[in-house]
Amino acid sequence: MTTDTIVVTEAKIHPDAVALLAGYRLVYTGAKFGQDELVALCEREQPVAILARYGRIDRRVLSASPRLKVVGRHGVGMDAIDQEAARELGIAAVAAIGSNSQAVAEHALGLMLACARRIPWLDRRMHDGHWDKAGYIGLELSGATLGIVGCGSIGARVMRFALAIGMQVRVCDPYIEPSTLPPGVVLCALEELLPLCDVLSLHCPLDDATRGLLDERRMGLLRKNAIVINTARAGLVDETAIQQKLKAGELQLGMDCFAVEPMAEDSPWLETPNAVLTPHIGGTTDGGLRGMAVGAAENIVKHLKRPNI
Ligand SMILES: NC(=O)c1ccc[n+]([C@@H]2O[C@H](COP(=O)([O-])OP(=O)(O)OC[C@H]3O[C@@H](n4cnc5c(N)ncnc54)[C@H](O)[C@@H]3O)[C@@H](O)[C@H]2O)c1
Ligand SMILES: O=C(O)[C@H](O)COP(=O)(O)O
Repeated sequence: MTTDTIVVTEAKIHPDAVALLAGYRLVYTGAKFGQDELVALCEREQPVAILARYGRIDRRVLSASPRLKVVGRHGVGMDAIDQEAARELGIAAVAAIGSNSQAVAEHALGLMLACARRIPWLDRRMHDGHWDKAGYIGLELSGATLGIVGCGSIGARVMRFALAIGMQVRVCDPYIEPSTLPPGVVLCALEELLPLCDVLSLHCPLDDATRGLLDERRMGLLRKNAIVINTARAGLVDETAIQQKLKAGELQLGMDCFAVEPMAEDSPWLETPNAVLTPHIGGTTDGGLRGMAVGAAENIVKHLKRPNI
């Protein structure tokens, strides 16, 4: 039995991942902690690995334990991990690729339908005693055009769902081969795509190239009343600009990721109409939670068992 420690930035993880990490001492941070607390914990516990769900794994955290070999991400997005610092320090930073893609793709489809038929708004009105049948017109997704930005594990699933319900699909992804797309799906550049979309769904990572990808000017290229779905990362979209467009009734939004998480008590989102909001739970299904935790645990074990070279 080794006494090597793994810091887990969560209160608990899926039992199948705990079983994979048997033999290591797991130290849990809980879901809420400060950056200084995380650094101090790593200095004290000297982990060989961090299983990272919440918080930022910045240069200070990465430097706090000279024994640290690997950061295994509980999930896919790597934007909260300083990958440049990890490279410099010789620490592997690994995503649990594909671990939650079914869950997120289903959530994106759910948000799309919720916006197209205004289901959350109608539900609130019904509970307040209103019957808003007169004048109601929903958007039928069959025949509507969906633009997908980032056609990887999640985006490709959303594409298949959309094709199954009869949507026209266009994809913007500079890294995929057009020949890998199904017949009828067109690959195009972002600014060519935006004016054609009834629905735009974002599925690319947040990095230096994609930060602010949907800024105010590009939002202006979208059709009036287009639906934007963002289950990827908040930083892809200018939150202030989209809040203004929502208030002006120019766009609709389904949003799962926010610049400030958890949302502040005085967040402008609380007052934003035409937006269906969920608290970053796109990947949080039974299968998604298991996939993320097991994927992270497997990546950690694989790296720790590698001989030093
Ligand atoms: N809401 C959630 O809970 C949740 C869960 C999982 C993932 N995510 C987010 O979704 C993102 C995508 O996840 P995935 O599993 O599909 O990842 P993936 O790596 O399989 O796919 C990402 C795709 O984006 C493409 N891409 C990269 N840069 C691009 C750019 N500039 N423009 C257009 N496309 C670009 C890549 O070529 C790739 O095909 C993650 O990076 C993460 O931030 C959110
Ligand atoms: O990047 C991801 O895979 C998701 O954002 C998952 O985030 P979570 O572990 O907080 O559910």
